[in-house]
Amino acid sequence: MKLIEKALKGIDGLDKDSMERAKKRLDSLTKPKGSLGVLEELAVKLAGIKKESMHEIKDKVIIVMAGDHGVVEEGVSAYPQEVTPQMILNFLSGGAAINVLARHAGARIVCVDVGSAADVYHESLVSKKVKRGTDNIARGPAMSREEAVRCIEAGIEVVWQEIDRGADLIGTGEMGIGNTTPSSAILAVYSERPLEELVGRGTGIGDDRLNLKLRAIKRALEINQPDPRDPVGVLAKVGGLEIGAIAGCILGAASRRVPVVIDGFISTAGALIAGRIEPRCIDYMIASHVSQEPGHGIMLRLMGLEPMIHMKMRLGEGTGAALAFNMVEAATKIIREMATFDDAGVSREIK
Ligand SMILES: O=C(O)c1ccc[n+]([C@@H]2O[C@H](COP(=O)([O-])O)[C@@H](O)[C@H]2O)c1
Ligand SMILES: Cc1cc2nc[nH]c2cc1C
Repeated sequence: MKLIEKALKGIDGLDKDSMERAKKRLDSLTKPKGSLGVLEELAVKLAGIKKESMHEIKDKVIIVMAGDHGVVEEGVSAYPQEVTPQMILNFLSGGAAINVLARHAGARIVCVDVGSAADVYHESLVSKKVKRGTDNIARGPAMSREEAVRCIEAGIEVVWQEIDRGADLIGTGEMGIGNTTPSSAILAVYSERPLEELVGRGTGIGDDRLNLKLRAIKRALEINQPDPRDPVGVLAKVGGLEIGAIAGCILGAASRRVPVVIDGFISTAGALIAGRIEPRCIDYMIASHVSQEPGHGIMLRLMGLEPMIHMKMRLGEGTGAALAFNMVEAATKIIREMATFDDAGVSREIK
């Protein structure tokens, strides 16, 4: 059986009994009912994912998927393409923002080359190269359907390997100069809103490049005619290699009942594809932050996800996910470590 089919077969709904038990336990703890807000919602969701109301997180991992984009030749980014391999090496030597925030969260990082245009060598780099960057979506499809499937399968393979090594909380991350362009194109396939509301300044482009970016996306949609009912086709036509791998990572995590914290705009484009392939995987997603990219909030709402953090960030790499790890872990500690009214001899609510 193909890896993708195997993953899809493994995705089941949340466990309602464990969620009920978690709710009961939270209501027995020394606090007014519901007073820890989203922390309590998280604890209940995690119980449903793990089929266990009091589980502990032991091994947090950020998976950074890297890929390049042929559409950069349209002038859509503020930075040159060589930044992608340069940043991969920066991740591997520990100097990028994600390294700092992952260390801060006590998480490890796995960096995967799914499609950088350049050859990158490092002993710690996971090489799953499907293609040396996508083709220019303003002129034709990003990749073939077969390549799109391979990206998704690369994501499944990597996340399953990490789960086998002990990972019990996954965060998505990415690096790819130009990747806000395919992310906006994917969003445009699924949103009725005008393109101007779905396209932002990415790495910080000015008005001239923003116009080139809008034109490139318009052309990409006209030429490729992506069909929203065919998410793998959408990925192949207007997507990205790392975006497909993120989708695979999410499907793979859901199939093993491991929660996956979604980072920013590009990660959420991957999540959108995953959620269209198998809607049940949305239950396994935790939205970390809302990016400054104007389309990000729209994307999250399309999946009914609410971000926890509003920090005006727009870096990607998994930085928002790493920050949110702290909150996810806090939720598991609340339910495990707080005293109950009975334990602490605290009087209950007046009936
Ligand atoms: O995650 C986000 O919300 C986000 C928003 C804007 C930019 N980025 C990062 O910036 C790069 C893409 O920006 P651009 O302008 O080259 O399309 C890519 O490496 C992303 O990781 C990330
Ligand atoms: C330096 C740099 C770091 C990044 N990290 C994610 N996207 C990025 C884009 C640039 C330009």
